[in-house]
Order: sequence, then C-alpha cells, then structure tokens
Amino acid sequence: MKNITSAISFSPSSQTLFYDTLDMAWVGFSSTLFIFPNILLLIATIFFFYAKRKPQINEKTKQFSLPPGPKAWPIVGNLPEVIQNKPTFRWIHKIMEQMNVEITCLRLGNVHVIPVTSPEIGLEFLRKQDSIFSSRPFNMGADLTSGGYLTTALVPFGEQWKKMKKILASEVLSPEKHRWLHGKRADEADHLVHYVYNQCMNSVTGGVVNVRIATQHYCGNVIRKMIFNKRFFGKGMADGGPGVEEEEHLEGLFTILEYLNSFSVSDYIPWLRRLDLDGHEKIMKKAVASVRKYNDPEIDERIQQWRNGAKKEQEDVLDVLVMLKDKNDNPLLSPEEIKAQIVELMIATVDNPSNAVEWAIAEMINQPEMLQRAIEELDSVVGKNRLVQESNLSQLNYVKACAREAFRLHPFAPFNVPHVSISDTTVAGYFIPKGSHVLLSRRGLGRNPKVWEEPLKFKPERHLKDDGSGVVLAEPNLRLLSFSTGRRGCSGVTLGSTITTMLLARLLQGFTWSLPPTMSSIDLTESVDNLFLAKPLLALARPRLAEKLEAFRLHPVGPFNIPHVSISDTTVAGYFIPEGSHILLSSQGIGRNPKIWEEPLKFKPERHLKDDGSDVVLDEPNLHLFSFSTGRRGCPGVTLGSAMTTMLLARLLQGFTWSLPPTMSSINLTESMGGLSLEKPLLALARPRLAENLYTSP
Ligand code: HEM
Repeated sequence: MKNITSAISFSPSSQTLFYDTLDMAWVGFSSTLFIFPNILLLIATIFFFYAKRKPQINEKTKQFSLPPGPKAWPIVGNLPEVIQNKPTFRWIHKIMEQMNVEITCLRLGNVHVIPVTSPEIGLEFLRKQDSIFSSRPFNMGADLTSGGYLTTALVPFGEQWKKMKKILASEVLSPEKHRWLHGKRADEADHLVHYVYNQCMNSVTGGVVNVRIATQHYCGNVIRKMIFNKRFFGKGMADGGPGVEEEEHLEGLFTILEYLNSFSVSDYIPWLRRLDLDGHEKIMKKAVASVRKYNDPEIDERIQQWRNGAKKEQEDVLDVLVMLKDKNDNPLLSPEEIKAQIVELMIATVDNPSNAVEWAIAEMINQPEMLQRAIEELDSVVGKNRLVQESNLSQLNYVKACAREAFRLHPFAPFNVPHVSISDTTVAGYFIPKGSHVLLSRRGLGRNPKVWEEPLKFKPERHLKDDGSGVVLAEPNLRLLSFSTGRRGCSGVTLGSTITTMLLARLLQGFTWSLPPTMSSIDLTESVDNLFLAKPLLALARPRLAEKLEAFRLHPVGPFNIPHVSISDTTVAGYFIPEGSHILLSSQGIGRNPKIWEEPLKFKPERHLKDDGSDVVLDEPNLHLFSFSTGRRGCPGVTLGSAMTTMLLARLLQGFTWSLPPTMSSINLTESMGGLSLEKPLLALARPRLAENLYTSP
C-alpha cells in the first residue's frame, strides 16, 4: 500500500497561494482579488476555532520538550510556511538538513506533524510503541477515497480497520490466495512482453518505448485481472496497450495517490474543508469518480450474478469479497465496503512497483554493466528459451537487489502513510502529544548517510549478502522504507514483491535496453513536485529472445542428445565403454529406425494414436523416438515443453487455414545441410478462420 504512502508526499503544483511570512500578507499568485475574501474568511474561521479550542497543555510537556522544529506562528503554526514552500516535502527535508536533525516537529494548525529520517527512531515509533502509533488521520483525501473510512489502509485504528485488515490477510492476500491467483499474474507478465515487443517493432517510434506507460499499465492490468478477471474495461488497443478506459482509470488512481496526503490546509483545520481553498477536494472527487465509474458497475453486476445464480464458481478477488459471509450467513461486506476496498487495493498496487522499475531501468541504462550482470543472472537461472516465471524469482538476487536499490533511492512517495498517536508519549527523549502525525521519511531513511555509504549512488550490489542468501524487498528494520513494519505494515508484501520483481525481470530478460539514438545518457533529474523521473523514461528496446526462440523453432531437436559422459569403465550391450566416453543418442537415428517404425520417412501422425483411445503424450521414456529423453539427466521441463509445443501447434492450426503460397505447388521438405531444420524457412499462406475479435487482443 505504498502508494497511499506516496500520496502523502506531494504538494501538488496546482497550488496557487503563496504566503509572505514577513508582513503576514496573503498574496494570490493568480488572482489576489479572488482569493482575498477567502483569506479573510480563513482568518476569521481560525480565530473562531482557536477561541473555542485552546491547545491542551499536557503535564508531560513540562518534563520533555517537543522535537526541534521551526518556530511556529500563533494559532496557525507553520501552515504559512507550508503554503509558501511548495512542494512541502522538499521544504521539510531542507529544514531537517539545515537543522541537522533526524526528527523534527512542525505545528500545522493544532496538529503536531513529526517527520523522521532515522531508522532507530522510526523503530521506536513503529515497533516499540506500535500500539500507540497505529491510527491514521481523518482528512478529506482519506474520507473520499475510503468511501467514508470503510477500508483498511486509510482508516483510523478501530473495529473497521481490524475487520478489513483481517479479511485482506486471510481471504485476499494469504499465501493460498496468492497461489490461486497465479495464473492471472502469469497472463499479465506474458502480456507485458507482448506489449513491449509490439512497441519495439513499431516502425513509427523506431523501437523507442515509453517505459512509464509499460510499467504503470502492467501494474494496472495485474490488479484489474486479479480483482475483475479482466485486463480491459473496453477493448484495449491492438498492440496490447491500454484503451481510453484504462488510461482514464489509471490516471484517476495516480491522481488519488498524488492528492491523498498532500499537506492541504484543511487536513489540519478541518472546517476549512467546505471552502476547498486549494481546490484539492474538487480534484479528488473527480479522480475517485473516474475510478469508480469503471469499478462500480462491475461490482454491482457481479453481486447481481451471485444473487440470481448466474455465477456459481469463484474466479477472482471480487467473487471472494462478494461471497464472504458472517456467522449468520449474511454478506460480511456491504457493496459500499467492497467498492471502497477495491479502490484502495488498486491504489496500493499501481505506484511503487511501476515507479521503482522505471527508475531502475533508467539508472541501469546509464551503467550498462548492471544491465549485463542482471542479464547474465537471468540467462543462468532461466535460460534463453523460455520466459522467467514466478518460480524463478527467489533465485534472481541481483535483479531483486536492483529493485530494492530503486526503492531505497527512488521511493514513490517522500513519506510513509501517516501514523497518528492515540495517547501522549515520549519517543527518543521527546514529548509526542496525542494526535500527532508521524511521517517516516522514505526519502530520508533511504538516503541517510549514517546508514548508507554514498547514499546518492545507485549501487544494487550493496544489497547482496556475503553468504549468498536471498535478497528481499522488505526491510523491517527501516534502513529503507519499502513495506514498513508493525501492525500498520503493508498487507501486500508478497504480492508487491512479486509484481515488482517480475516486472523488472521480464523487461530485462525480454529486451536489450539502450539509449534512444539522439541521447548520450538518460537524464536522471527528479521531478520538482514529486519523486518521479522528471520526464517519463524513453528507451530503445530490442528483443533479446527472438533470435534464440527462432533458433529453437528451427532446430527443435539437434541430431544428437546432449552428450552423457561415463564416470567409470563399464559394459553396455556386451561392449566395453571406457570411463569418460561421450554417449550420443541419435535422435534422428532413433526416430527413423526402420526396426521400430514402419515407413519411417513418412509423416504419419496416426501411428501415435492408441487403439484404446488413451492420451497421446509427447514424452517417450522408452526412447522409441527422442523427445525429452529419460533417466536422471532427462528433461525436467516435460510438462512445460509439452504444453508449449502443443499450444503452439494447436493455436496455429485452430486460428488459421494454412495453404501453399500462390506461386508454389508444394512445400519443399528438403532438410538443411547443417541441421535438421527445413532448408528454407517455411513460408505459407494463412487465412484467419475464427471471429475477428479473437485476433485483436492477446
Ligand atoms: C511494492 C509494492 C508495495 C509497497 C512498497 C507497499 C508499501 C506499503 C507501505 C509503506 C504501507 C504503509 C505502512 C505503514 O503505514 O507503516 C503499506 C500499507 C498497506 N499496503 Fe502496501 N505496498 C505495496 C503493495 C501493496 C499491495 C499489492 C497491496 C494489496 C493489494 C498492499 C496493501 C496494503 C494495505 C492494505 C496497507 C495498509 C495496512 C494498514 O494500514 O494496516 N500493498 N504498503
């Protein structure tokens, strides 16, 4: 749920009010005349509020002081500086640097906001005193996104949070459900490769790929597929890219993330919300509506399908949520709870993986030896004849180190989701009043020079362990903040790690990335308003596997099996076979052996059909023909290899009517001299035989 995290970081650039701290005069950047009455109203309201509610003075303040921070104005505290210094997260980090502190305290209205950049202090908040800091703020963004606090991540501590968190842990994000949903993630990983491949082959762009579009839409596709069992709300694009519906949906999700915790004045002086002085509420309402416009009809229809019996089998997360029952066998979740929770799951999924992978590839293109090292790892773990699968991810330590380094150096959000204290306490020797908003700085932790050598350098190898043990993306000790820790820690660690690693691994394995023709290096400048790359990454991609896959297609089986070498003298078939002999089983000789096969040179598939109608398999452990071999050196990929071969042939035969090209009277079946492939690549006339829509989206 990092994204939610992310939301807290930004000060959207649409802000148009600036405050002059010297003469206390508000200056309307765009229209002073328009803003002036608002300001008067603001000041009057603040005074009214203040007169009614004096800040509570706790006895503890007498013993411990608040963390150090900039001097606060009466009543409004540091809000004037927050308004004046946009984006707020950069200002906060700057003052912490200037004060040389790892914890500070700003007072925004009546709220103490406590940014932290030290892992030790962070752990005191989120581990040692976890129970005190386990609530969330009430604010406009959380209210709108969570449908009035019906969800998990954005909900203050209480029964609703407990109920939803438990449901996510046991029914949506459990290891069992993770396995159950594997096929959907696998589809989207294949779709990603297909989409990027189409971009590479696009003669208009010359193979230059917009990596941000690819990564963000992959994340959007994965979560839509897991929840709704569909990637596209509409038809999508012929090249596998997003249609207008998915573009709008994703833009809505990222806008929510941007404005969720964006230091809006009304987050700290709640009655100002109705004035919507900074326009954030209008933007948020529109963004939430544009997401729910697509989500809600799917949800309503599905509830109906279960009610009227049209749906009988659970196929995705939505089915699971709809079918949860309480102890009286009534629906456990209301439609509104389901709708709000789904928005939250979506924002939790799309931001961190896409941003980290975009940054990682940008950094790696500028240091090509990293690309090389990652590719070597992929080739040695996975090989070149098949695409990386989730079962390989645990072995891809260097690839994971690259993703982890991107989380460290380039988090999506400057701060973690706010933690709100439910009672007064002291942390690191400072008084922390009840109701404080604790903001662990993802940027500050990840770049803390006391923790990281050369913190501004992208160095994935710093995460590799000397004992070669597995690299993980989680960091419960808060040396960097990826999934956080404690009772409010991320519920989606496994899913988030899988999506991130698979995204990076597929892009690296499938394509060779380099600079677009006109560039000498990737510009790694960060956007001013947020932590994205200032400009979406455009990079040249060339398929790396195509050549190998083509070789595989043309030479499915070499003339001989891979040599078997004997490790001692022995006799076989009455002959002496010395130690170190190379045994070459001839696949050609076996398959064409006239003692085994009648008319061995004729292509006669029916010879493999069994009289009893039982299944035909491609495996032949008796070596009457040579497919996957047998014994301890036999092929471990029988199932995958059989599935791929059969699917390849079946799809081509089902999808198309094949015939001779116009100028030929028959296909020339001459074998090449150097191998067993056709001498010339097969050219054949194909005509679609199925409905047109089956060809347009993969
Ligand atoms: C790489 C991907 C992800 C990262 C880096 C990440 C990170 C985070 C972070 C930093 C938090 C806040 C923790 C805190 O308040 O201390 C969080 C919370 C959360 N995340 Fe994730 N997240 C990711 C993916 C996901 C996914 C895929 C899901 C589910 C689909 C998810 C669900 C949640 C939920 C429900 C919470 C709220 C927990 C609570 O408030 O009790 N996250 N995540």
